[in-house]
Amino acid sequence: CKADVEELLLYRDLVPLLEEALGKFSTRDTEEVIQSVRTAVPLSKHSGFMLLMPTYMEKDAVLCTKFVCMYKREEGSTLPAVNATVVLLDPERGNVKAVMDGEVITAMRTAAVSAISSKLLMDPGAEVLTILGTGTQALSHYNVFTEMFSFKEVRVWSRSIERAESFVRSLKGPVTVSSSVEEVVRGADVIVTVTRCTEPILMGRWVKPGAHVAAVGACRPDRRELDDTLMKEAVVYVDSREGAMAESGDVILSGAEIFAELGDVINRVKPALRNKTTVFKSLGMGIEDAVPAKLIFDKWKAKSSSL
Ligand SMILES: NC(=O)C1=CN([C@@H]2O[C@H](COP(=O)(O)OP(=O)(O)OC[C@H]3O[C@@H](n4cnc5c(N)ncnc54)[C@H](O)[C@@H]3O)[C@@H](O)[C@H]2O)C=CC1
Ligand SMILES: O=C([O-])C1=[NH+]CCC1
Repeated sequence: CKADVEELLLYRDLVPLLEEALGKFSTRDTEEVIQSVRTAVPLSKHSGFMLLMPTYMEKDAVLCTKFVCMYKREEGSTLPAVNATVVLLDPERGNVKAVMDGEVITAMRTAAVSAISSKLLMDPGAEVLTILGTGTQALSHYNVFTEMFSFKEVRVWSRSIERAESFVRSLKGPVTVSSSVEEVVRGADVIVTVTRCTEPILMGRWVKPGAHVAAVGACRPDRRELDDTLMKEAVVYVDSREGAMAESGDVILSGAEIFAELGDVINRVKPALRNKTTVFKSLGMGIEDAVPAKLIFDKWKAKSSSL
């Protein structure tokens, strides 16, 4: 259940394992990772869609799939935008070993991957972090970024200043809020976009040269968070080239060139151009769920056998 996942999944364990897995994925060695572009099932009647994300890691003996549904929520709805379930199987026999709540896994692994992109691509002297959005992903990104890095200033944007203020009250440290995107992104060294918007909200002309943008929302081919100027002027990194070409509106509709996968940087086959403006376009991948699922299962088993 959600509480077990929250207890067992820690960023300090998850981040190094995800970094290793992203590197394995980018080798395209099928003995390391088999993970095709996920299946998307549109649920037009309900303004939503379901994604199926199977993954097999032969050498790590991990067989896993996630089902995740994304729904458009009415303003003020308390229902989560993301409903996810992770199923871990025994690769020897194909039987189900565990069914896990996927909400916390999705929130934490997505934020952890954005933090890895920032570790690799931001200016090492980065001082100002801006988060656009105040939902589930905004919180997990705030948590891992403040755990891993020492920003001097954190800024948060929401369309509604009341929502931004209420979000900030739930956080530990000092945070500046605004309902102007331009105001919060001007001068920021790292910008995280975690919204459900469908049109660009982040304009390249506001972004400081050399900044790093972790773009997490807009995960369908017709959705955008970033404008063409930013997509074309920045060096674009992705989690998966095939995934980005199939699913990212920011990549497809801008015609921007993909420079590398994060795994290519981890494997040192492509450089981390920290002095340039960089965008990491995140879409989410099955391995990012398979890794925490195995970690949680192994910890849960160890805990149960010690009782
Ligand atoms: N890249 C990845 O691996 C993943 C990406 N996502 C995406 O991240 C985004 C955020 O997900 P959650 O935090 O779970 O959602 P959420 O519903 O908890 O938060 C969404 C935020 O976007 C804001 N928002 C909604 N419509 C907007 C609009 N038209 N313009 C500007 N802001 C708007 C909301 O006020 C809220 O602050 C979604 O687009 C989701 O699809 C989610 C999970 C994984
Ligand atoms: O990877 C993921 O779980 C998701 N990506 C977009 C919505 C959910």
